[in-house]
Amino acid sequence: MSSLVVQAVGAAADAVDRHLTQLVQDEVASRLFARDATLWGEAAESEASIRLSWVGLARSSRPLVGEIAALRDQLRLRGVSRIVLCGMGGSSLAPEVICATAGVPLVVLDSSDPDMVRAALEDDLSVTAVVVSSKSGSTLETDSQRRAFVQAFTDAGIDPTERIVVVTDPGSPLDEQSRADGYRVVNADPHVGGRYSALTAFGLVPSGLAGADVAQLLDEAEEVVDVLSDDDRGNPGLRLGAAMAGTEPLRDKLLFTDAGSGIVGLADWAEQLIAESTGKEGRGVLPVVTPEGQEPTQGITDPSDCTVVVLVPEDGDGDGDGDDDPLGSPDAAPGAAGSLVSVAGPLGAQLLLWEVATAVAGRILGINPFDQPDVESAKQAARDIMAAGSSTSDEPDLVDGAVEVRAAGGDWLPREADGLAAAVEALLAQLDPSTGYLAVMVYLDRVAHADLSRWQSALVERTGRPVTFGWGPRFLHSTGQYHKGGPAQGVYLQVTGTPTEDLPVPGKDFTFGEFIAAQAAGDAGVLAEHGRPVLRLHLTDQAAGLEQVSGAVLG
Ligand SMILES: O=P(O)(O)OC[C@H]1O[C@](O)(CO)[C@@H](O)[C@@H]1O
Repeated sequence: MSSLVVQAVGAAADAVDRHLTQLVQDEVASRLFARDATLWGEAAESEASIRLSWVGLARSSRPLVGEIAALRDQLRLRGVSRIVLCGMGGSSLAPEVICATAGVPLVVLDSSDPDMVRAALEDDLSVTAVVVSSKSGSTLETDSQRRAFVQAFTDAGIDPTERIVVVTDPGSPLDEQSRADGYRVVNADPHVGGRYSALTAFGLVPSGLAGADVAQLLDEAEEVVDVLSDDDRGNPGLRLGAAMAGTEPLRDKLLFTDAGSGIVGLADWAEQLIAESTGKEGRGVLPVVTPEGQEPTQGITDPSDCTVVVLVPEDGDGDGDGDDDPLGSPDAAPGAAGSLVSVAGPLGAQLLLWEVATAVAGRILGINPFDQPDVESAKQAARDIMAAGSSTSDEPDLVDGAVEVRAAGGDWLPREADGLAAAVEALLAQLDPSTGYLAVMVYLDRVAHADLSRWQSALVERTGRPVTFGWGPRFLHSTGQYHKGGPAQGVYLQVTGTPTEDLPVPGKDFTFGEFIAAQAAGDAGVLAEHGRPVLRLHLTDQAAGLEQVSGAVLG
């Protein structure tokens, strides 16, 4: 019996019934594992033909296990006990969940916020090793973080080539430069896209160096290859993909909640996989990560566009007797949303399961799950802003205390709006009551300001609609694609701040503060070009401004 259990109820169960026969008849599962690039139509074929090696990683990644163990021993002999990972999106989200679940410490630096970068640099460098991960080898955040660490090690009298390990695709600019400079480089499988790379060197190297058992992870994945590649109605990957994308009418918000799965942060990893894979051409499903302790539909007035995704323990209620209902209750109802799917299984198995389900969802939605066409537009806008040398030169629509208020994406801010509270109110009034969602996008130090995520539930209560909470620039590599490429349903609340103390990017003519400001302005610009309402709140004094914004948000 498979360690994976996927159960659907209500509209999600109807979706499974509706699509399973066809998926089995079309031999989608076996063709996927045979790397058939024609599964997503002609337009997707060329990209898919170079992106399907993830189906075989449970076996092909085995040689990495020994290599990682040897490297770990070497670093330990040099006194290393702290691992920092520099990388964005697919290059950091999997190690984050793997290490958190294994209970081993890993510092994930996926930000260009100067305060957050400085905090990572200032901790004990004498015991630190850094993994710099970038598939393309050209992601500006990762390159800037790498430069900062090279400089910091050098300043501390530590040879950076002894402490920095690079993970990248063969032949990337980072690969070539790092080898030339004498760094240790581990190449990843180039035929796997970033968000499908959990079981490549991107997921395994930082996790293994931090102390997670990566061999077990591969074992768990390998154990479910047979069931996931089987053209059978019981295939959990087909069932989950159908539940995610096959509801009619499409319930395009997936409200993730964890009911004691024991896997820490899986939804944050799945969020990128699903949002970046499906949110394009005006279609897609939006993952919404429910804050801990909150019911997923609580506060949502009309959840008829939502499916609840419950991550449950392998054993249902976790009491170890092996015979529980995985939905957590013997007579599990579909929940307030009328559509629910529950998922159980060990982490390694679930990584592969969600990848299969997302690929299946892509086929059902009729999109290419392997590209991210709208991410580049925000990157380009940020580059243009930096080249022009300024990011927030546009005049604010109004200033309220320590908060500059700018409205973009239409003429929705009334002229009589005289303060922050009125501007927030005006933005929220743009939400469609039955299909809309609010995205909160905070470009601040996500460790120091972790408590701001409480805004999410307050805003659900206030608006009656699903709310996503993303830290910039991290979310740009995740839900960022969906916000720009998915259905035009979102309204956006962006928060930026003047850094307490800026930090130069070594060897570049810009600072981290200028960089993150350009990223925020670039993303807002692209959203506005798509006609989406964006309220930009810039804190000229972070502490005072945050107090004001909290007041306006919490009402
Ligand atoms: O590993 P890279 O090439 O630095 O990219 C990081 C992330 O940026 C994206 O390419 C685009 O956001 C993601 O798909 C990817 O995971």
